[in-house]
Amino acid sequence: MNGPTNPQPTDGRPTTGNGPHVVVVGGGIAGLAAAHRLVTAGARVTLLEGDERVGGKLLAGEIAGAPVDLGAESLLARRPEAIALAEAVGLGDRLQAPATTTASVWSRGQLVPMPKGHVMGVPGDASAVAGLLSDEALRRIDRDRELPPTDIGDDIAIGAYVAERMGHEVVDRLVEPLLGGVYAGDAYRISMKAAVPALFEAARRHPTLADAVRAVQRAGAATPADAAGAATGLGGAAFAGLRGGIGTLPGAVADAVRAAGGEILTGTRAGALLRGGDGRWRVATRQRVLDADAVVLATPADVTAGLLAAHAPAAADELAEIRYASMALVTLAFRRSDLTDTGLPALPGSGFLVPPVDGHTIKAATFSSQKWSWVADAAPDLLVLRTSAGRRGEEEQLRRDDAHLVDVSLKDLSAATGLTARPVASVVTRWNGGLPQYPVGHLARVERIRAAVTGLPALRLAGAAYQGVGIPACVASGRRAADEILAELADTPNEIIATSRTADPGTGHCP
Ligand SMILES: CC1=C(CCC(=O)O)c2cc3nc(cc4[nH]c(cc5[nH]c(cc1n2)c(C)c5CCC(=O)O)c(CCC(=O)O)c4C)C(CCC(=O)O)=C3C
Repeated sequence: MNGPTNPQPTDGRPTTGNGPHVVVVGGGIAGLAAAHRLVTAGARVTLLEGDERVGGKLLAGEIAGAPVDLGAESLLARRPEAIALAEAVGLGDRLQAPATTTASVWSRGQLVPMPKGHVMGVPGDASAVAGLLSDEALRRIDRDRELPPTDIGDDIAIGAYVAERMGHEVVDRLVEPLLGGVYAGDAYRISMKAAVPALFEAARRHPTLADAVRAVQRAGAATPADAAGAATGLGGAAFAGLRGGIGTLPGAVADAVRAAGGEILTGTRAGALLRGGDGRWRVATRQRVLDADAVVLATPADVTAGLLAAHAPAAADELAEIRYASMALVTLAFRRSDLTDTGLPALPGSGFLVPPVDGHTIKAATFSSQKWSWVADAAPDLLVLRTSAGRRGEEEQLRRDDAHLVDVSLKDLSAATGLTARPVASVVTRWNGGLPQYPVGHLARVERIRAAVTGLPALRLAGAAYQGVGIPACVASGRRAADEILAELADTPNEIIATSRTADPGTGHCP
């Protein structure tokens, strides 16, 4: 290193690095992942977060004095990106596989074991879902073999397609509840191409849906799908949590970014994105204007639309069309001694999903104390559970107050499991506009958005609105945005950038 060669950047703030200055807007896990990658590669980074805390939908909290996640509580370990980020920021030894991998579907009043042999709820043959569906529905699944191939075109609603091939019951009782967890959405509108891309591709090549499912299953078995999990001592688990909560990941990434010289400004909304006469970006906040060689917008689609309106109106219009669903999480703590008094409830596995056709309010329940040993270890005298409510288009329940959401959760939990004890504490966390919806045609829209911003220099988009709502997908989107910006800046014969990049020791001079 040549030392602090560029002590006075145009925005006048102190800096420790001398690379190009990149402003990341949005401190959810995608923006944080972008900032981490950029700062590690030698860029100077300023991350702006409008809220008073970073983390977005990852939030660690407490119930009855015990640590819990109040946002996302699990991440997919089959994909490497989130695991790698956790390890890079020193949390590798806190990764934990779920203590149980069985779950249930609360269907027709019974907790039925969640079938195993399916791809996002679509079975490879009827026997895989025998316990869950009616005999008539099982026979209907086999009609898939006799039907002529379906033309799925460029995209198709997963619910409509699966119902056509295998009947609506498999959609209503398995596909819908699974997608209801992932997207809080409606299977009859959700894009198969965006939500289950491997199945979409297989369905184009195979004559029947069951053939496509089995092809996806074979491909999964042939590749070391759980390599990321296996390599971290997670024992090949498909999902992972973090001791202390997935919600501790954003703070750890933020700390790592700061330790590497990056700046993280919370409570600082990016009000406007401007271009200076020199072609550089300027990001205006209420407090100051930041000059930037490059910008990552890791914000929700409506915020991104507002920031881009003057620069890429076509992108802004498309972004404004992306819809979000809201959900609420109700976390409940029960004293274990109260449970024995009222008769032990049946709480098999990690939790259950709820098919919307049965008309209940909750859409899932997670038995946190059973799913995560870190939760059980931190509060051995408590049973911690959580329920979720809210689906796109069915948000009236969410307008009710917290006490109502707690009451309906207790009522549904009691009906499903026999749990009748009163909780000693409850916490309601509302995620308004939390989950972007991927309707049919979503990926084509994303392509149009990307095409509309490619004309803009050194600007990239990241976050859940585009190509995956899960944590690994968000981390990947941030990392990809950062890598593309680093590559673009490296190629740009720009004075400012060329002189402020980490100096090559061979050049022997400081700008
Ligand atoms: C964003 C997201 C992904 C995508 C991840 C990514 O792509 O990165 C995903 C994937 C999946 N989720 C799955 C299963 C379940 N999801 C549940 C519950 C929930 N998921 C949610 C979100 C997501 N879910 C949410 C907001 C809930 C509500 C309750 C809560 O937040 O507390 C529950 C019930 C509770 C429990 O048993 O824990 C089950 C059984 C399986 C299938 C596993 C198999 O095939 O065996 C898969 C692939």
